[in-house]
Order: sequence, then structure tokens, then C-alpha cells
Amino acid sequence: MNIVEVHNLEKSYGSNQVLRGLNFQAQAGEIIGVIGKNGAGKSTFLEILMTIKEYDAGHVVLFQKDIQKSNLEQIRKQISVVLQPTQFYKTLKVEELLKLFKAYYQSNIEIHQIIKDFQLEPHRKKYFDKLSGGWKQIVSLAIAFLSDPKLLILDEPTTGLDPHMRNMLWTYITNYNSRTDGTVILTTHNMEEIEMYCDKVMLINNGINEVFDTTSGILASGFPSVHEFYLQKVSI
Ligand SMILES: Nc1ncnc2c1ncn2[C@@H]1O[C@H](COP(=O)(O)OP(=O)(O)OP(=O)(O)O)[C@@H](O)[C@H]1O
Repeated sequence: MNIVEVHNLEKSYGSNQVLRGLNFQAQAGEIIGVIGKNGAGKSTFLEILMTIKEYDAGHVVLFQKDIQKSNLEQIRKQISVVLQPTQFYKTLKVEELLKLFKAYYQSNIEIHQIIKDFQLEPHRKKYFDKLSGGWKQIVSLAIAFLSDPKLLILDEPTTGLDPHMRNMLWTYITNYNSRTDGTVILTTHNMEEIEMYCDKVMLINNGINEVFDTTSGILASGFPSVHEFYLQKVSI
């Protein structure tokens, strides 16, 4: 089943046309990496999928519904995203935040399990605001998983994480994916992660999906690695 379908998507900021007719699909259970150089339009694309950014032309269909003609609340219920933490995070401790979102999402996942899985025990009584950048990211991701979403959209989830944390995060993503058949769409500048964990890759270049292929297809076409593929396809 198609979870996401995007046809001829266009988006400009003033005179800067960032997306110029992008096409994309994601099926249930796929992990898809979106790559491209700084400013290529990856976050813009993800924010449109999150239904938090308007677009100028084209069609975005989530869970078989055109988002411009549908009830966004129904669609958003099935999506989890990692957004920048807002002000109210300041006044709450890690465990309190998790409990709050568990209640919002009516989640069946036990807080102690999430704390164990994300190695948050030493931090559970700390104020979110006082955590390091990497740990803030881990807590935001733990919150995203609480809702057991059908679609998980992550903008550079591993940037700033140390190697153990990155490993732990990917283990969590791949377990979630195989346990629930959930779809994951993420951006990263780390081509090794794409090669190891993503089923498909979309390269955004000059505002379009210049390449949209399986990771194995890219490697089978003669590139020794996704890193090399990127370097050859994208000029500075
Ligand atoms: N709200 C905005 N207003 C004006 N221009 C914007 C806005 N958001 C993004 N842009 C511009 O749109 C282009 C694409 O930005 P975007 O953040 O989507 O790229 P990206 O591929 O995610 O980049 P990076 O890898 O650096 O995170 C950039 O030129 C950026 O400056």
C-alpha cells in the first residue's frame, strides 16, 4: 500500500524556487533516506509531508488522501515527527515529558520500557532544558516513538549523536519498522547510514528527485558505495 505519494511538487520562497516538480512514493514498511546538498530542499520536502508547510503546485497524498482535500487531523494522527522543542519543555523533567506525551497519544508503550530502550535512566529526573543537545534529540525521538505511528518523519535524526547513540537510534528505528511495518522517511548527510539501513534513497538535486532508487540498485549499478554515488552525482 502507498503511504505517501507526491506528484510534481513545487515550492518557492519568494523568487527562490526550491522544489521544481518532485515525485516520490513510499510504501508501508519502507525506510527511505532523502539526501542532497545543503539547501537542496530536504527539510522543505519533509515539512510539506508533515503537513506543516504549504506548497505551490502538485499533489501530496498521505494514506491515500490528498492533503489539500482532507481532514488533516485524521492524517496527522497517524504521523510522528521530531520538531524543535518548544518553550514548555523548559519546565518539565524528562520523565514528566514522556508521561505527558504518553497521555496525549494514549500510548500502550510503558514509560519504563522507553526509558530503558533509550538509556534515559540517568537523565529521567533532569529538566529537558538542561540536557546536552544530543540527549535532547534522544528524548524528542523517544517521544516520537510513543505514538507507534504508521509514518515516522525525521529530519537529520542522528546529527550530533555519538556513535553509540546513533547505533541505538538505528536499532530502534529498524525494530519499530519490522515490528509495526511502519514507514520511515528521514534526511541525513551520513551516506554510511543510508547504505546500512535504508531500503531506498531519493537524491534531491536542482529541485527534483534526480535519483529515486533502491539502495541495492544504486550499488548494483557500479558505485562502490552510496558515499561515492553522492560525490559523483552532486557537484559542490
Ligand atoms: N522559511 C523560509 N523562508 C525563506 N527561505 C527558506 C525558508 N526555509 C528554507 N528556505 C530556503 O530554501 C532552500 C532549501 O532549504 P531547506 O532547509 O529545505 O534545505 P535542506 O536541503 O534541508 O538543507 P540542509 O541540508 O542545509 O539542512 C534554502 O535555500 C533555504 O535558505
